Amino acid sequence: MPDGDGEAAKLRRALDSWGLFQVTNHGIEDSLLELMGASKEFFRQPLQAKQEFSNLNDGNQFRAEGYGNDKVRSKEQILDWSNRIYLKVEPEDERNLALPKHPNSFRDALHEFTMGCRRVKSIVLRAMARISGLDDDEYFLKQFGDRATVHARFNCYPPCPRPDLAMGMKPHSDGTVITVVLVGDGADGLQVLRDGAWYSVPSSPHTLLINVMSNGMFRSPVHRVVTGAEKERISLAMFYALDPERVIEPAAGLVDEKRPALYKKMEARDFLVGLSEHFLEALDLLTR
Ligand SMILES: O=C(O)CCC(=O)C(=O)O
Ligand SMILES: [Fe+2]
Repeated sequence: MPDGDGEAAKLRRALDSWGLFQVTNHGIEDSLLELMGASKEFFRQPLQAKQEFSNLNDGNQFRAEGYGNDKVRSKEQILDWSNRIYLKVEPEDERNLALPKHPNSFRDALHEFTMGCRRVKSIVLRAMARISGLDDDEYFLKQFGDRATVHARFNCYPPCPRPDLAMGMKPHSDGTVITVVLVGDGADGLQVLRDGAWYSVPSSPHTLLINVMSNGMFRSPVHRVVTGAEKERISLAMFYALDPERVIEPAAGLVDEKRPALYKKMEARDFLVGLSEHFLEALDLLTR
């Protein structure tokens, strides 16, 4: 955990170069293992049992939460080679109590893990405020607002007979302030885009960072997951987003004559809509 000048410099380098870094000794190993075990057990069930928790109402109306793939928007859309569960975990009073009931441990394990992860996220965001030169260590944490949302996405990528033809998760950047990703059983596959080339991220518990309030100082890395022929891969991403009604803008402490504001003021909700609508066009430009 970043503490002291040497660690702060390392954090800064990691964020400037890759936009992500690994965290070890985070103190939530037990709940992490338990939750990984519970999600593995969920995915191992027959399709019919998993579909009881489908993200398609009446078999066709898409909703964000539940078991299933992304919304299908066109016939040409290429689907990801994965199964997933997507759940809102915070605000706690909006947590969906129809959570997978099998295995029994799922609900408690998710709760324990959410609590531990919240602590890790706060430590990282305080360190980021410090290395940004902001006067207030709590600056980023305060931006979340009272009804900040946290979603959990459990991804299960089955072995793929033709990894050259399918993508586990298409290139994207997360529209969150920070995402914490955990990968089970040393399964590689996550890659990050830098200067037009894809680099593999070694698999162990790690964290992806995204920041929209730092006036371009920290940037959300574009990443994807490739498939593997041999091994199933399970990961869990915790997405920390702002209260959707919160107005976001570059931090005043990071804007001056030399660094004019790079972003407009807007509601967090509008930022997310814009990101999902324009991301693929922007990526096309980046990777052309
Ligand atoms: O599976 C992974 O390692 C990454 C998942 C991811 O990027 C996501 O769920 O947004
Ligand atoms: Fe992601």
